[in-house]
Amino acid sequence: MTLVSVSSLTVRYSGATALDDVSLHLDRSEMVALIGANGAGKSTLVKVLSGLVAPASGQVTVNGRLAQVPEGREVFADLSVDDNLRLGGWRNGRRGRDTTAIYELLPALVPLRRRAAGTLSGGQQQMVAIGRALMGRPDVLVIDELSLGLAPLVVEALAGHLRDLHRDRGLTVLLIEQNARLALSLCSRAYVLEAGRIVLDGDAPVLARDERLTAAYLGGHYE
Ligand SMILES: Nc1ncnc2c1ncn2[C@@H]1O[C@H](COP(=O)(O)OP(=O)(O)OP(=O)(O)O)[C@@H](O)[C@H]1O
Repeated sequence: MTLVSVSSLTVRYSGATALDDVSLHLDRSEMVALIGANGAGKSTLVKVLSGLVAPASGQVTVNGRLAQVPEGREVFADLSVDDNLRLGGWRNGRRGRDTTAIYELLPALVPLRRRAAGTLSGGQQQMVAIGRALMGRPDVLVIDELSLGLAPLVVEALAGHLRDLHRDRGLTVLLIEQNARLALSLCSRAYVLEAGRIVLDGDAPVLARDERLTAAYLGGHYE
């Protein structure tokens, strides 16, 4: 079943075209990457999916609940980890489920639950942002730059958590990434966005050997 369908999407900001005739889809339980450099249009696509930016043309359909892990994480620095998670459970002014399930999914957060989120490391904050998004029981999780500003080992640990969530819970994920190596190792399929257009798409192992992608993003051959 297709959970997210984007068809011929064009977005303009006061005349400048940020997305140009973009089409992509995401089926249930898939983990798909959208790879692109700075300014390619990745965040614009996330904003359209979240309803924050209106398309100039094209169709966007989301079947189910979509939750976002925003670029830069945007945790509430003065609130505890627990309160940050709880905020993710509020919907239409109503409190959502308790946080127990999230601590089961992300046990590394348990010893941090009373800490102010602003005192956590970047990787820990990213885990809070993922947990907060999961509080709304999303059908689709959109992660805007999982690896941004994080050390490789921290990224590897977060990637492991996502792999587990995907494998054990069938979570559907759209991973927006500049780090093509990470995106292709985590996801089964990927789209490559350049200057607002999808220039490549396909199965991750095939893309990992595509010379256009390796030259532009991976600095040579991908292993
Ligand atoms: N509010 C805005 N007004 C005008 N132009 C914008 C606006 N937001 C983004 N743009 C432009 O649209 C293009 C796509 O931007 P977008 O933020 O979607 O790219 P991105 O791939 O997410 O980049 P990054 O990885 O740097 O966050 C860029 O040329 C950007 O300058």
